[in-house]
Amino acid sequence: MASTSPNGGRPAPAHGPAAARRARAAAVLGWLALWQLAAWAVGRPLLLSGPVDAAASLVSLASTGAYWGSVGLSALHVALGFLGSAALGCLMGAAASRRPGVRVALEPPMLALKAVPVACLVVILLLWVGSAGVGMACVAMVVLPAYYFSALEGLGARDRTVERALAVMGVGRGSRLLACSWPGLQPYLAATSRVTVGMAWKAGVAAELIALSGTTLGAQVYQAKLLLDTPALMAWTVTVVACAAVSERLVTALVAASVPWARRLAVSLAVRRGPAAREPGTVLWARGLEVSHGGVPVAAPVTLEAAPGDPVAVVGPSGAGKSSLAAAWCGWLGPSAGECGPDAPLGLLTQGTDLVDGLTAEENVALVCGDAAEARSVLGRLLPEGCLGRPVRGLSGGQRRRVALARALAAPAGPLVLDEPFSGLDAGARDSVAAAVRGAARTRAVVFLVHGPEEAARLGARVVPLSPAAGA
Ligand SMILES: Nc1ncnc2c1ncn2[C@@H]1O[C@H](COP(=O)(O)OP(=O)(O)OP(=O)(O)O)[C@@H](O)[C@H]1O
Repeated sequence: MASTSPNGGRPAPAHGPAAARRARAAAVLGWLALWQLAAWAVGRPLLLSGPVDAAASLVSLASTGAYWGSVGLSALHVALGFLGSAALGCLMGAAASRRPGVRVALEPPMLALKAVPVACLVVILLLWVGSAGVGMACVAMVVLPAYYFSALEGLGARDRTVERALAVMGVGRGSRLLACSWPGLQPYLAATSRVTVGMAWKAGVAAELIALSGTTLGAQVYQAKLLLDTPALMAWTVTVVACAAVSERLVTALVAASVPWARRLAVSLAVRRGPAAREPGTVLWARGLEVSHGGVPVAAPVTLEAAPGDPVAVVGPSGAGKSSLAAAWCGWLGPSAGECGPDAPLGLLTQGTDLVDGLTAEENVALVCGDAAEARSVLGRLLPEGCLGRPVRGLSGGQRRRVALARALAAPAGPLVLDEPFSGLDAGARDSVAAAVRGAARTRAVVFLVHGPEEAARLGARVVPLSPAAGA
């Protein structure tokens, strides 16, 4: 008889979120049981009160307004110190990653802050800001270097491929930051937050305790110690741990949620700003242009001029140096001889598909062209309607490539540099791509980089062969 269970009668997997929750709850119960056994074994509640006594004390404390007042005041100190300092640390890390001088100047104080003991920090801060502000100031000092180093490392290690393609196409720094830098930084900030939130609570409450500031959690812990009220001491400690756990969840959820939000904001900003006016008649040119890797020229010098209505195809076999020439037009690879231009934004298709993964096809194009209707119209000529609203990470390689081509065609820049526009496409897609780029080449300067003359002919472009470098 056929099984009616959703998984066809197979036993439910022993892992998964529900099983993980059960395992976590069992671990907590196990440790609580161990704590209670230890308390019974010690037999002196003054030295070690068990979880049952601590829970009873916690229930009685939590029924008072003073308890919630202390929790609220300490939470305010930690939140203000943490958020202000985390934001400042990120900004300082960003400045240091852009300017080596800033990095050198900031290194000594950041290393000192990282290593200074909390007790010494509290005593110094007590002198500077008084007992009321010491918790917040101490949290800020502990959090600052963590986010500074996290931002510095994250920004240094991120993949810049998409960002630099967007920069070539004229996308502003703010939109690039929101669409690319922030998502690239997110894993670093998430890991830092997981460690730092707990540290912030520890440092903040320790500072309040030493400074005896107001009716804060730290001051309450001190009071319980004075009264030798061990169950209350445990109850306040449990409160701090719970606050740290809840805050950590909140902060990591915020950091994760900020990524899609930042990407969408980048698109909204681009659309609100609207499309930039296209410079008519700009030509793409190269005069004796030679590019080299490690001092070795990749091809013979190239001289060409592509004007609107007169597209040029640079033709050469694999490894001839076509992508290196494209990199020179983009400004990523300085010429070893000659020059090229214009020094202005370009519509660019590289060999990779440098798309913003978390955005849909339509949003990727709108981010560059600043016009949602234009984005839909250009994409509609190259892709089925159903692909337009899908995140590009869910599209096939050929579909992604056509999104990248649509983005180049929709870019407000006049000239177009298209590296292997037919790569990875089937016959039908090739026809629609050829039609779209031939249409664009009527009014814009276009350089195609292709393998063979038949591709050049299909695009209606004049052929400029790429010769090997002298002595190669
Ligand atoms: N970053 C780099 N460092 C060193 N050498 C490089 C680098 N990039 C490319 N090259 C070398 O430069 C030469 C030209 O490479 P390029 O990618 O420009 O050729 P291509 O004509 O675009 O090739 P394909 O058609 O296969 O994409 C190759 O010999 C390659 O090994």
